[in-house]
Amino acid sequence: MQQDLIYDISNLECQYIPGTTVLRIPELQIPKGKLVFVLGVSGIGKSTFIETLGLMNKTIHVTPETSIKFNNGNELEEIKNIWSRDNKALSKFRNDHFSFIFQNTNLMPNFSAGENMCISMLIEGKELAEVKEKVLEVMEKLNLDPDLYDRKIQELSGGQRQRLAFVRAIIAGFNVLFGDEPTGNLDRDTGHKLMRTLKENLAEFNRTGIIVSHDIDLALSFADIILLLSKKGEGDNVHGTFDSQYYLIKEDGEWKRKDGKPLADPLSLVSEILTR
Ligand SMILES: Nc1ncnc2c1ncn2[C@@H]1O[C@H](COP(=O)(O)OP(=O)(O)OP(=O)(O)O)[C@@H](O)[C@H]1O
Repeated sequence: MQQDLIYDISNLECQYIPGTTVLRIPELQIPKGKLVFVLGVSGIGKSTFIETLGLMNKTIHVTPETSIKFNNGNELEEIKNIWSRDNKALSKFRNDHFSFIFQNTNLMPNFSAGENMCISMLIEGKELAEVKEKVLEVMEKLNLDPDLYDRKIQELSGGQRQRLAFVRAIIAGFNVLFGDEPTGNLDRDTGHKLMRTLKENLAEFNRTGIIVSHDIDLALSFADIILLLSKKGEGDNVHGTFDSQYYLIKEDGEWKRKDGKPLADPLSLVSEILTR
């Protein structure tokens, strides 16, 4: 049976400076409901990739040949058409479909943790008691003391802030959650707890997670799909690219390539790409 796609991408070419391509992806399909990790060396274009898919960064230009189709309900909709909407419509589209977690948590320092986590849901018209209950439930899963709910953000550690940013992202309604190094400030055990909580959430609502990370152990432990970005070109023409041989899928606990060939040693392959 054909899998539902959340993204169907062809001829993606991203540029910050016109004529200078930093990322080129000839073809890529991302199925719905999976946890996808994007790995690659520093500067290869991982953030550019998720910022393009999440309509986050207006300084990224895509070439006219680029096609990114997003599954909006039952229809695949061309993302470029959404970019051309006014800012209000664009924000609404983002809020309706996407959730984001960055290493820089974007929490408001003078507000309490609770206010930070609940505000967007309250603006959407949800009841405080209902939102607070959800927040406390996720906080417990991440070993966050419920007393932190009333604490000011500036009184919290980096790791506590990162977990709270995750709580805020996950309690929102979304189709795709994008994370840029979402476990960067956390110890291994807490990072794993966060990923387990995310996976449960994605499975419950058939949502998709797209996570940029340098953490191979985390990716091999939790991802359903790993996309390895690699380098192409010489001199001024160096850019990140994606080749379908570096599309890795975990099925029944075993890593395979996209064509179904088993991958005996995924760790070596990923490590090799990340040291090239
Ligand atoms: N605003 C910008 N203007 C011009 N070039 C940019 C801009 N932002 C990023 N780049 C360039 O685009 C390329 C890809 O950057 P990107 O941040 O996507 O890489 P990354 O893989 O996420 O890196 P890292 O792992 O270090 O965060 C890099 O060569 C970077 O220098």
